[in-house]
Amino acid sequence: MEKVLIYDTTLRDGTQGEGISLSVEDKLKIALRLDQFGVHYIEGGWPGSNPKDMEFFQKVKELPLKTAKITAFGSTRRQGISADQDENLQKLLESGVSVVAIFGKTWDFQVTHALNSTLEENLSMIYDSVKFLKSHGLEVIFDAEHFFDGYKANSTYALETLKKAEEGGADWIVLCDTNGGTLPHEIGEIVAVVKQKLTTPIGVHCHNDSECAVANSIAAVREGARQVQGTMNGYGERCGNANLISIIPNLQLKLGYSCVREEQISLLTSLSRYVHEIANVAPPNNQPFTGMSAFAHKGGMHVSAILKSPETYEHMAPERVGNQRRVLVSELSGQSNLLYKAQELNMDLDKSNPVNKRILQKLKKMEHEGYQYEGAEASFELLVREELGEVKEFFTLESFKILVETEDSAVNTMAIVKLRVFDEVVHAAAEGNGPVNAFDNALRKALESFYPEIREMHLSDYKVRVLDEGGATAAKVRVLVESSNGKEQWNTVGVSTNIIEASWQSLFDSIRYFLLMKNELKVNAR
Ligand SMILES: CC(=O)SCCNC(=O)CCNC(=O)[C@H](O)C(C)(C)COP(=O)(O)OP(=O)(O)OC[C@H]1O[C@@H](n2cnc3c(N)ncnc32)[C@H](O)[C@@H]1OP(=O)(O)O
Ligand SMILES: CC(=O)C(=O)O
Repeated sequence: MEKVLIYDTTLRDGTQGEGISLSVEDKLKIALRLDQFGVHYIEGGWPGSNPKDMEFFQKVKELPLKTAKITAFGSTRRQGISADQDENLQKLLESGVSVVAIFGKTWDFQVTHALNSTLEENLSMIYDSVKFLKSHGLEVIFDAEHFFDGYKANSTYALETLKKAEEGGADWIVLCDTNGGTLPHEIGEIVAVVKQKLTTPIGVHCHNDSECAVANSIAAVREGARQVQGTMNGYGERCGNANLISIIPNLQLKLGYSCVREEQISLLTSLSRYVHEIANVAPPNNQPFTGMSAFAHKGGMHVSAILKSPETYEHMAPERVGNQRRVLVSELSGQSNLLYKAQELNMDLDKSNPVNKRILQKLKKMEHEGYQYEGAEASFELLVREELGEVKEFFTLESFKILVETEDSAVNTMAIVKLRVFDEVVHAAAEGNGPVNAFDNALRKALESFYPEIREMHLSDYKVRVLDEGGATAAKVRVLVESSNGKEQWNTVGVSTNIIEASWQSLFDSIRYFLLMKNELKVNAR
């Protein structure tokens, strides 16, 4: 298996993405996980840019890293001065790393219009900077900024810049699609030419402005690049960098290159989600390979087929990247979705059961009214168990009243509920910091003496979605409630034109789901 080295720049180029900001502690945590995963290089930041990055380089020395080389980033020397006078290059030395990456201009237009320099001086800047860093015993990676655009504009000059880096002693020359506008066939053609001209190993660094960064990185590897730079989850400037979370399984599992140890690939999903968590980014469900929906099947036809053979609608087995197959239930479901779910829930349903049709009809009718069960699996389970006659009546709501009043500048809320439990009528009143909270508190108060276990559960999330926005304040709303008992979580749904009524439905489902599971069945996480 041919080796392709993985160079992660989440901690540098990733943080150039809008909304991504990592503390030193965050960076250290991510570096540790990247090392455990087996990436070869971790670009920690730009020491000449800010004190935080310099602090990272001091602290990272204390981490017990096993695989990765920590790399510091910077630019070629400023024009008109010698390399040893350049503050940025000095900071690279001060960072104490053994590998540095410096970027230099390779596009003539950038030299004249961004650097305001001459083509000759830029060549010297590249040569002098690489040579200077090499003379200090460092491994030097030359990031050829804007290389593909530069090559298209003036291939002779662009190649000359690479030659200067090679003459200076660069260990790697990394071709960058800085503006992210190049397409895969162009990348392939250009890398093939460069490969003929250089003896230095080549890498690639792509941005995602044309949504081609992953494809471009793969195209470069196929033409001989042996280092791929990218970021976790594709974070990065503008539209992001090449997403290593997609590149690694494509290269290793589909094209037979070796990027990380074989057994590490199944850690990909947990790594991706860990980095999202630290970066405080909600993981996109549709993220290839590692997203929640990457192997989620919704259409009835698809589910029918994957039950026969998963390859019918999966490009690979989800377990290979540490993800899992999911089946969703919705108005697009057929019997197969239902049977799959029933099996997951340990329910005794088979294809010949006439109740299946009734359940599906009810599901589709409810979804037509605005309910959505793919995010409310506890409500779905109740719907099925009700049709199977497995849900007993724990309590019924006779009436409720919500009072909201203002006193001075404070808004006070109280809920009064009347429930029937085992033929007893119970009244309870409770305050809350809003109508739903007060309602929830009153319900618990009324039920506690009958079902003391209810103290174990609490509301952990509450979401409202307006279904027909044209209806303005009279619109139908869908309420999704997430509940937890500290160990498990479950989700329920309610729909009404009245937000309190929709909230009641989802609270009602939440409580009776908990009681049902607690009393009759084992609690399952949903
Ligand atoms: C493609 C990339 O992603 S490269 C990485 C980009 N990342 C960043 O810029 C984040 C970190 N940057 C910083 O903290 C700051 O920009 C610093 C500290 C590096 C520099 O700050 P300043 O000295 O105030 O300069 P400023 O950012 O305004 O401008 C950059 C200067 O570098 C010069 N420059 C740009 N590229 C290069 C290069 N490859 N080699 C040498 N000089 C360069 C520019 O011409 C400009 O010089 P000028 O002011 O004489 O026109
Ligand atoms: C070096 C770099 O980050 C780029 O060219 O995009």
